[in-house]
Amino acid sequence: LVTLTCECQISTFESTLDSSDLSVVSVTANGQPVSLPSSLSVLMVTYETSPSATALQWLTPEQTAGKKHPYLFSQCQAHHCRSMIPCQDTPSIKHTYYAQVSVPKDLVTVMSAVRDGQEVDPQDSGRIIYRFRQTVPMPSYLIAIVAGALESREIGPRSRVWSEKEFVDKAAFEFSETEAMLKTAEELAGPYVWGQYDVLVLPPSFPYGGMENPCLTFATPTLLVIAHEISHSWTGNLVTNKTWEHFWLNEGHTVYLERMIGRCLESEQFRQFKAIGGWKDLQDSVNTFGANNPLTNLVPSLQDVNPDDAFSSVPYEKGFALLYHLEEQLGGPEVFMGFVKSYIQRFAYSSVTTEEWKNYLFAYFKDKVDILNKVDWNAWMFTPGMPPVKPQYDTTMADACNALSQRWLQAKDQDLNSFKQSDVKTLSSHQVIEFLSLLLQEDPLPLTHVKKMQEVYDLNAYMNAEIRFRWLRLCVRSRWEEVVPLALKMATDQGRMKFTRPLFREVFNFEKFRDEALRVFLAHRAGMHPVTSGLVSKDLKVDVSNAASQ
Ligand SMILES: CC/C=C\C/C=C\C[C@@H](O)/C=C/C=C/C=C\[C@@H](O)CCCC(=O)O
Ligand SMILES: [Zn+2]
Repeated sequence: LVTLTCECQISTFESTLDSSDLSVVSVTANGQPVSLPSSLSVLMVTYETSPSATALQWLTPEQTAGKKHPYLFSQCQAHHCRSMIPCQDTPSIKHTYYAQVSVPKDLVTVMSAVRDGQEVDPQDSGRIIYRFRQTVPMPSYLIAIVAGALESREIGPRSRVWSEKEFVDKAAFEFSETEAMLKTAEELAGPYVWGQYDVLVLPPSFPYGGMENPCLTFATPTLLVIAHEISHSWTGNLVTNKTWEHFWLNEGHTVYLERMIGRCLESEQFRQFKAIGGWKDLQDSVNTFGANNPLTNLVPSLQDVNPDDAFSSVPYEKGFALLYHLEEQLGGPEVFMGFVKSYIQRFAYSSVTTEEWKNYLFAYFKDKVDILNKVDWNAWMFTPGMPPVKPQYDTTMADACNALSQRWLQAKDQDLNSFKQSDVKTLSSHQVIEFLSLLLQEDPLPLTHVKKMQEVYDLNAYMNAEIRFRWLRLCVRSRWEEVVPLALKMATDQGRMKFTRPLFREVFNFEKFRDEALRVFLAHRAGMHPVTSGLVSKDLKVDVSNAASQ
């Protein structure tokens, strides 16, 4: 049992509190029972969450690495906070918060706030109360909590890494560049205002690669770098999309800033290379939704649309592509990063719309309005499909990937002996990912080719999640039957939707194994994150209304 007491201001502009699945026990104002609306200064809502709360995943000890203690984590973006706390669950409202959490004493709890002490629970010596204080106003979707058998290690002057003890030393090593990235981001975007920057490495069922919860980035073991989550400390967490239709403001600017960090810490060619990969991720999302699907608009209408159903690479990569296009038109990276830094300073601590962003862009570049008026804004923002302009990215780091993928795509069976292990020896992990992404954009390779690729490159042995994910998709598309169990294993051993959903879809689309995909999903559904199980149900056309009977 986790008891959370959370205090946050209520904006009088919206006099209702959102809730989902909450069992409200009582509501009092200034200590007296109340019927809303009333002139109140302190509203206390005593409630319980439901086992089906979509913001929360409760793990049994068996689902954790340590196997001894239960585990709880939250994921509130976009609108799941209301299933954890009665709140004004909209990114247009920002508030500070103070929380006290009581947990059994063999568990540790951390939140998206600065830790403010702990003490034995005066009402139960077997429990500990942890206190948290978030003094920077933020939207409800960034309220986050984790409770488990957690340990931490210091990884920088303002950073610790948290996880179960089985992962904590490895995580400390993997996130050792955190302070260097924070300093680089501050040079680019301005001061880091949140105080602490900790990283939590969660169990593999967490549905996203990372989540930018302030003071405590959530990350899965499959996440390679946290430059994206660090960048959200400015774009998304400090300057926030006013509604989810403007999600691209959060994600497009964050990808832009993330890749600027890559330019500083690696090279401009590395930034260009990541942009090339991002364009393919965008193409993948457009292919999955359909090129005429209005959810591939940069600014879609979400009327009667669940944001979880609308989520894709579009706000990330079409958003980045627009900002990169503007960078090219307006004077290059230093000039445009100057605008981004100014935009952050202008709208810090507030929530913005695309129109407000565009008005500021025109004001900032008042001497280049003739250039801005030549941009096809309607095509970029309110038209489905791929962007109207494809930037000419530098292909220096991509050329080797292109050349090798073309050799495989053009090879006849009699050419297969020309491939050697040395083909990939000089490729970085990033380049192997790009090589496989290129192949996934084409028609499936013949089965003879993927079997030869395994023989010479041994890609089954790669445990890098981004590589393994793409390799398994390639094999299933080429109808390699013996790979299907490996694909379903990766789809269920971890729960990052970026991997789990496409892997289940690939097997589901392999007609001979459709029933196997359904059987494996139904066998694992109860232990999956509620959002993941809901979306995979839709992908596999499982009728959730009769879930109990299946
Ligand atoms: C146009 C889309 C409109 C609204 C979508 C807003 C929220 C969608 C909701 O599903 C929450 C998404 C949370 C994402 C969290 C972290 C991502 O950056 C992870 C990206 C994918 C990955 O790396 O796993
Ligand atoms: Zn993001």
